[in-house]
Amino acid sequence: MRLIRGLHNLQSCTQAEGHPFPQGCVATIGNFDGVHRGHQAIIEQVRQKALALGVPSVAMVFEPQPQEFFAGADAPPRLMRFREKLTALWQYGIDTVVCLQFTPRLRKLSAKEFVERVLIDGLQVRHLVVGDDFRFGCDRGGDFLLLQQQGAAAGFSVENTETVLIAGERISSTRVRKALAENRLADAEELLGRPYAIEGRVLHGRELGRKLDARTANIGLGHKNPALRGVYVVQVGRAGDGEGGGESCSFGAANIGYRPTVDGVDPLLEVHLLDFEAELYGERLRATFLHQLRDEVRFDGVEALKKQIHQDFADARAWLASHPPRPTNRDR
Ligand SMILES: Cc1cc2nc3c(=O)[nH]c(=O)nc-3n(C[C@H](O)[C@H](O)[C@H](O)COP(=O)(O)O)c2cc1C
Ligand SMILES: Nc1ncnc2c1ncn2[C@@H]1O[C@H](COP(=O)(O)OP(=O)(O)O)[C@@H](O)[C@H]1O
Repeated sequence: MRLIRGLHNLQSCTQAEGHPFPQGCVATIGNFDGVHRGHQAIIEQVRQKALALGVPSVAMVFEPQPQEFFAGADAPPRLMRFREKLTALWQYGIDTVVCLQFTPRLRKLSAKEFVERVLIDGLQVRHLVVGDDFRFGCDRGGDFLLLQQQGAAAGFSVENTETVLIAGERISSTRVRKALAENRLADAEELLGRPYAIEGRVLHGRELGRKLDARTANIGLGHKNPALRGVYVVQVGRAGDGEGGGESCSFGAANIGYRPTVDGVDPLLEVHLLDFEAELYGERLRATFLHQLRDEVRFDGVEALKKQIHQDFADARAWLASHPPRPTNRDR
């Protein structure tokens, strides 16, 4: 499991310690936001081919995601931050993630230059798995046919990705975003192949939680528009412990949004763990969204907010009592 950041690191590897893929690699390129079941099928294609050729399986991703580069704040919400994506790609069978910074310079590479510099010199690719609608290079000038032509000349093959359908429709990150925005958690879970979860480090907040008798572990969302909003029952575990948190799992009530009552500015995920009291600052937690209790609202003052939050805790307990926890991946 390896991360290589930047083309220069592939190239400097070439001179200093030898190329990271001396026998070449099998690669795929994409955003992989969510690492949903469609992505998982592609990863499996890459993994199988890499096994057959005895070379590493590689996923090339970009940061920021090209949509974020072009649309800025108007880009659709991200389903996962880079670190979560990395872990998921590794978990599903990718050996090496190559992350290129999406800069104006990269954007200006022509399709032909992209193939030569990135795929051939950079990755030394032997087999490439991409969708037949894949476009790349300056002004999206390169397509599947060009890849096949340049591949034939340079000695790599190109394969179309599998299309995974649910209810007759292709699985996509957009579809997952829509399901989450509409609070259709079960649909999102079906598309993702696991329940939706957010991981992050517990940050210090304004310490209002203790005044409300509702301490909340604050997980920053990096100024990003969250994919879902509201008050939820969550399963909480230490990040990296497996789905839902494995052994260290417990349950809580969480708010994800902008905290209008206390004039919050940046979006936050705030998790109150039921039947728990200890410091969590600096820990990496994963909150898995189980059920929406209500929308986030602006209250007339802190007392009304406090009353509702304690009602939320009672509602979360009642929901949990009637929905016994399902086995986590680890138990399966
Ligand atoms: C279960 C739960 C529900 C919440 N619902 C709302 C809400 O509807 N509106 C709101 O403005 N803030 C809501 N909050 C966020 C509180 O405003 C926030 O937790 C409180 O201000 C503490 O902030 P601190 O972590 O900076 O101390 C909720 C928090 C929790 C844990
Ligand atoms: N049951 C609990 N749920 C969440 N956090 C808790 C709990 N008990 C103690 N904590 C600790 O309290 C902190 C939150 O306290 P809070 O007063 O809301 O301050 P802050 O504004 O810094 O988040 C958490 O980060 C964690 O370290």
